[in-house]
Amino acid sequence: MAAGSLELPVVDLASPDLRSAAEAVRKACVGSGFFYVANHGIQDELLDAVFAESSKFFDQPLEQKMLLQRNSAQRGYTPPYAEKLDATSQFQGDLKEIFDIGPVGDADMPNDPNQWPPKERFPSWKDTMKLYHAAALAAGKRIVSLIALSLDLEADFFQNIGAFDRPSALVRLLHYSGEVNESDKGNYGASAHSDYGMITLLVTDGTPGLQICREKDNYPQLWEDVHHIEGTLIVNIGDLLERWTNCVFRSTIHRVVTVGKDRYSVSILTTEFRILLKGFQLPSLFLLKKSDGTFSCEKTSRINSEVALQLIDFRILC
Ligand SMILES: O=C(O)CCC(=O)C(=O)O
Ligand SMILES: [Fe+2]
Repeated sequence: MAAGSLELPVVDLASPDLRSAAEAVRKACVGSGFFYVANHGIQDELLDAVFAESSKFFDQPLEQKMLLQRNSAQRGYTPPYAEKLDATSQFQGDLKEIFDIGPVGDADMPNDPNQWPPKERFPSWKDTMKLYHAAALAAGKRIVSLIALSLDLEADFFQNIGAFDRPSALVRLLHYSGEVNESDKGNYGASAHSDYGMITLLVTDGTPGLQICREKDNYPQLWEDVHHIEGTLIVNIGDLLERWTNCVFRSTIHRVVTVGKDRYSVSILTTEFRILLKGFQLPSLFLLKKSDGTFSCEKTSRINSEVALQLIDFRILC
């Protein structure tokens, strides 16, 4: 159970040496599945504004927040205890409260499923979130290019196969209360889980709490603190990319422990950096290692027993 100390690589997005940066990404993705990104291009002022708007929203009484309760399109407010990321947790649910925001169009869309706090009291809320959504997505695309390079693919590989065509990445504002009831002793801000998308980009207010477990099948599990590094994003691999790479890249379980202090963070889950196969919520491509050592991409629709065998080989090879 004890938290160890972890050193994760810092990948510099402004590095002129993209090959070395990609190599660092590969090592991190094969190792812990987590790394930091510096020079990500998201302005400090924008991040400050996002955190200010976030705490202003969460500071409201519960009844006010519940007016924007998460809808069927998964946009809006989720109160404490409503989500339980670790189904085996003995508690009613996680302590965090959440606000989810999907892509925001340029014009005020008539069918925008997003929910917004009232303009009179939150005049700049929507514009701030809109700007952040775009900035985080732009950073995400650059990181995905590095990930492509790290797999010996062309930098624009994911773009060319259409992975960015409908990127409905979800910005998630999170608040972990500093006050924990006696009955919640041992409960988590966010219980153990892996993320389901391609990659997740995370910014925190610097308050500790995030931990990862690199070997989830080892008992007792070792949980290690992910330290805050000012000015960086924390990036982690999600289940989708783990599956695309046939488990070579790792979608590592993580959790947030309570530290007796309010904690705010913002994540963006790149859920739609994927190609959907006719309505199936399944990733539709896999990366295969060919006999000459290079990678190729296979659509699942073309997967037959021969390809499936190659997938198994790939897992063994790497
Ligand atoms: O708040 C954090 O540090 C982690 C959030 C997280 O794991 C998530 O949004 O999936
Ligand atoms: Fe997560």
